[in-house]
Amino acid sequence: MHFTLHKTDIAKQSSINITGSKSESNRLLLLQALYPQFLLENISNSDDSNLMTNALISTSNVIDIHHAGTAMRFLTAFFSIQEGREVTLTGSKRMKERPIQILVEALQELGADIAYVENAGYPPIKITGKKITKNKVSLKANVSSQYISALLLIASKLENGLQLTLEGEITSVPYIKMTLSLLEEIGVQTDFFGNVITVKPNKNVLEPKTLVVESDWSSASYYFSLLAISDVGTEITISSYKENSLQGDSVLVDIYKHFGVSSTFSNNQLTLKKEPVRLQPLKLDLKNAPDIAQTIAVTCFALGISCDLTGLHTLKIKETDRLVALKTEIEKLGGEVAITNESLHLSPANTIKENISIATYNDHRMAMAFAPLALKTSLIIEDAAVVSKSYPTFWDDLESIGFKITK
Ligand SMILES: O=C(O)C1=C[C@@H](OP(=O)(O)O)[C@@H](O)[C@H](O)C1
Ligand SMILES: C=C(OP(=O)(O)O)C(=O)O
Repeated sequence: MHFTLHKTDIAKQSSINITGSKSESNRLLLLQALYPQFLLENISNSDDSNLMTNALISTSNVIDIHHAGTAMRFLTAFFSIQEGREVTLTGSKRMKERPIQILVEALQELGADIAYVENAGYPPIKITGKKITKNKVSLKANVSSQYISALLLIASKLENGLQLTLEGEITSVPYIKMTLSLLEEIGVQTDFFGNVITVKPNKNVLEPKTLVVESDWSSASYYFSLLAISDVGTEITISSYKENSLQGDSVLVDIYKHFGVSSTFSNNQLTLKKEPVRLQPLKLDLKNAPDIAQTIAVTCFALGISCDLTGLHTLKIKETDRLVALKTEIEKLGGEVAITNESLHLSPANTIKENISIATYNDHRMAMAFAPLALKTSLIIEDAAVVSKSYPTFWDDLESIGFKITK
């Protein structure tokens, strides 16, 4: 369904409660399946986390994880060690184009039994669960950190733990650190030194614990963008957020200072406020925070400033080729964008075309990143329901702060 967002202002002061991080949730759901003594709070209500929850309790031998990248990668590792179980993991048309070979080869080297069902290197894959006793493997670290997190999540259940050697430049490092922090939090011993990560096998009973998921920082990015575009003095409070987050996208606090957005933490609430600012062009390497690239590019476009974003080499294999999608949609609105395989240059724009229909390419972040433009012009967001991949209540939340949406 296409939604029309009418040009609007947002409330001067408002508050929103955002659901738990999908990245933390999908890790903790898998860890809970391995260690049922842990209780989880503020789990994400995203499609991707619901798919993860259902896959972990499914008794079927074919599991479809639709568009959920982390679920696909993490479950590949999980089912590799479910002895005696045979599962085919499949997904959406796009999931069948998202590479998984680096993870499959690492697991096979450790002794796992995995076969490709259609195209070599891509889902669907058929996994026959086995006991894994080997504990040393190397893998390329510059394509997706999800392969590394997948291996780390099962590592403490392997007979001899795991020693991973990461080859090449390491991408999306904060996501690897998030995995290690969550393992430490439940009592698993880990070490990350240079390009080697070690996880000790768990020989003890881990203490039962309730783990509270922090809210999703990638979802918060759309409010940073709204505030950057809004009038000086506009304030929004979002919860529940911590100053010391496990999520790399919390770098938004520093990045959005550039646009005059200040951040104040108090009692797990984060208040964003638009301050006066002299706008400058932006240059940024986003290899540690790829999911906020779309948000930032659209903020810059709305503000009429140029940006040079680099470190975007993973964007081509996400829900869609996000570099091409950004260029196509910003150019429909009258902007000028140049892309390479790993970078995006946006020229300063002085007008934004009205009533343009933005295609979303099955990518939740395309829909959400372009929504803040409604502070500048009316626009249409195609297939607006895509947001449910990570943030199902996104449109309701925008309406609650003053958005006028024809559904
Ligand atoms: O581990 C995770 O939870 C994620 C890692 C990142 O992927 P890459 O490592 O493939 O960049 C990120 O883009 C994705 O949304 C979530
Ligand atoms: C890339 C993303 O998710 P995934 O890789 O888990 O599909 C995302 O949420 O932006």
